[in-house]
Amino acid sequence: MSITYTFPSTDALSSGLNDFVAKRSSEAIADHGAFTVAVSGGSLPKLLSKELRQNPNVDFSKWQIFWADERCVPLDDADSNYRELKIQLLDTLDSDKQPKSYTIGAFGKDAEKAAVDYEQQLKDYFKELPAFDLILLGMGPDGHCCSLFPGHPLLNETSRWVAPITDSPKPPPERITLTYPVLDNAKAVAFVTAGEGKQDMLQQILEQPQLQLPCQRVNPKGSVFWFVDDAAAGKLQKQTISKY
Ligand SMILES: O=C(O)[C@H](O)[C@@H](O)[C@H](O)[C@H](O)COP(=O)(O)O
Repeated sequence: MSITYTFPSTDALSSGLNDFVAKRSSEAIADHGAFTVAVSGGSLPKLLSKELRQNPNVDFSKWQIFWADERCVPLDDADSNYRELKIQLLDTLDSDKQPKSYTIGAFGKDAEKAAVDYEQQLKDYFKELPAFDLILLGMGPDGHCCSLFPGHPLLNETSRWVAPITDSPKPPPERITLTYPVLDNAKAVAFVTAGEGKQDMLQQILEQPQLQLPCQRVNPKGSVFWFVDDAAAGKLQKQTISKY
């Protein structure tokens, strides 16, 4: 069961997401002293950070930031998801408020080594199958999430927590990605998508479950939320959407 919240603009979406993430963060920190979150790339870091970075009620120093996927490029490369979140969020926080953010290490373009290294970082922190407090995902125009693409063998990966991909249809081709065992063990997953260009795919994802697209195959133990703007929600039936 998923809940879809629509917002009149991307600014309103960022505001709603700020409120939602801040609440999940406070609850997690109160419960176990940390907020573990996995972040996607693309438009998500900017939509996530626009208001959140100024939220005085968020204790970022208790955040453990991992990646839903990352491109196998240097950390200062324009394609790096880490670099994007660093610009949008990390660099805007005071030095005493810095979260712990994990990176894919020094393996650059070696996707297999980067996947092994990153999975070890997850094991070192979680000790067992990760149960993220929140995983933040985008929705690709083909219905992909993380770097899990339609028809790709990685959709059937059930043992590795992190897998390499070297033929991503979305450039760059070399990436690492969380797999469904981790996504489905999350306490909550929130998809964030905006723009008229996503209308058709969002309608398919939310109202045509038989398609079994990658976004539809994310079935966490916890809840699935969709944060979308009205432009992306243009083809959804009224009963599909809720007001935040
Ligand atoms: O590293 C990546 O490329 C992302 O994690 C990817 O899964 C992204 O979330 C979708 O492609 C949606 O991207 P947009 O929101 O920019 O359309």
